[in-house]
Amino acid sequence: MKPDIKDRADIQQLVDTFYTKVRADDTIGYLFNDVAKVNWEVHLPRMYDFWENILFQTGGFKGNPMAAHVQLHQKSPLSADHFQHWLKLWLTTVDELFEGDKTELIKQRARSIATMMQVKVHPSNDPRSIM
Ligand code: HEM
Repeated sequence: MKPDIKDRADIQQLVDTFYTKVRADDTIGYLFNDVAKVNWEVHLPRMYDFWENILFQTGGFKGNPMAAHVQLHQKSPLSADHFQHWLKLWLTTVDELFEGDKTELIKQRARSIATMMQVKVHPSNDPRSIM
């Protein structure tokens, strides 16, 4: 039996594992590496804050994810396939490492945020639920 996500250290492990895959990914890697040219020393701690706040209400995250992805989409279009692929990578990474109530919650939140983000980026194409 795998552990549930219990603290920031677990979130760090999850986020680091996820973005290691993202950076090497044929479908979405270029959006991070070549389009946004992400500074990982800044982005990874921001993502720890984001997910820690979602699971444990720590209040650490200051950002505007919807605006960030609309901006990215203006530089290079984000398709439904990109979102689906992001989500598939996230869900499989979570399942590889953890199981339990917080684990289910982090997957559910990712599904709903990815769906909302896709609607925000493509307002005419409301997918309701992408996975
Ligand atoms: C097609 C799918 C996606 C792509 C290609 C993508 C890519 C990116 C990129 C390039 C950034 C900017 C990094 C930087 O500041 O240098 C970013 C930021 C971020 N992403 Fe995504 N992302 C995707 C989906 C998602 C989803 C589904 C979530 C949440 C469930 C998410 C959460 C975030 C957050 C919280 C930030 C930080 C925003 C801020 O600092 O205000 N992303 N993303």
